[in-house]
Amino acid sequence: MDLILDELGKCYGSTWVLKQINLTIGSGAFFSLLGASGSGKTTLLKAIAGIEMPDQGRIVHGETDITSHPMEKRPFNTVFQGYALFPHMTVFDNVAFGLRVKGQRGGVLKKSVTEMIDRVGLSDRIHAFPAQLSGGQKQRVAIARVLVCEPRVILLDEPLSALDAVLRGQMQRFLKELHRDLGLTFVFVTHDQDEAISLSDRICILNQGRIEQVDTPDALYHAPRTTFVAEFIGLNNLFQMDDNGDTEFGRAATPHSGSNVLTIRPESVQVGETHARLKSRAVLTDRRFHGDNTLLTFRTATGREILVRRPGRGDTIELGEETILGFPDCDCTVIPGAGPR
Ligand SMILES: Nc1ncnc2c1ncn2[C@@H]1O[C@H](COP(=O)(O)OP(=O)(O)OP(=O)(O)O)[C@@H](O)[C@H]1O
Repeated sequence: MDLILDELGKCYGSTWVLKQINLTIGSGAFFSLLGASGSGKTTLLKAIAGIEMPDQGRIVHGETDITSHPMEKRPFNTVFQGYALFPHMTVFDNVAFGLRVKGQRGGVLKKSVTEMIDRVGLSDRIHAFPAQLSGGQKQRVAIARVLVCEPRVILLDEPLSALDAVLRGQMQRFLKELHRDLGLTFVFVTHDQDEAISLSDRICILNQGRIEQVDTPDALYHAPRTTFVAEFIGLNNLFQMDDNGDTEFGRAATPHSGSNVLTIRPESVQVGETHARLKSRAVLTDRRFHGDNTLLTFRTATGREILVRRPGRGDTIELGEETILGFPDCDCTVIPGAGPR
């Protein structure tokens, strides 16, 4: 059952924080809402959950319009940013809470709860209290507590933001496995683009309450449709083109007319020898070593910065040295109608 958001809008006071949101979240997808702080991700998740009512538009699940359904009538469950565990209850009781509210008792309850605790790998901590658990373990309890209620859709609001990098990586793998095993729809809010790219089937990029693009991670990276997306996902170089397809580095091969923007990723820029027709002389001004790659910053005579990523330690070029940079046509992407920057 797909989840469809149709012309959804939300306003606080006189400010529309969600504008004309049209989205289809496919059944069983790992779908992420990605955007900067304040872009409306949490508000959108709350609208889906039924915690906030939209001021415009409809939410449809399968064939059912659920726009006016209260939270408890929606087949969704939310994992919030903090863990929101009950501190005076054990792992077992925290996970059992939702089922007890629904009236489940006895052996059936015990079986569901112990199975779910086992699934999240916490069987040996079943009698522990939240204060006796690590951050990652608490997050697993929070997820188990939601999953045990068998929602059709699980809503996750920055569930990993409190965890350190190592634990975060482990929990990302855990979430991905869980998603694969359960076949549920995951709607995942994050402001971390690496996390969204590596976990999601599809990503919706929000910017000031509007959708910029909804696509696969690959398409967002290789075929951004707006300059915002081109700059938001990964590092990029953007060059203005005029009506004739001319850039400051030569004429681009583009079938588009009008004022466009040409983009090329740092890893696609050629250094030194090049047969590209778009090229420029530039001086190396900065070098950042990242272990498996090196990010080089060049500056052209007109003062434009160009980012270049090279594998390993990068080229032997010295800071202050001049070279030639090439921008091969086949690696350039045109964003039509982007207008002057
Ligand atoms: N209850 C509220 N009353 C008034 N304005 C609100 C309320 N909740 C959110 N906002 C505003 O709505 C906008 C979107 O907020 P939201 O929390 O959805 O953004 P976000 O993308 O989730 O941000 P973050 O990543 O910082 O959590 C912000 O400008 C915020 O200040």
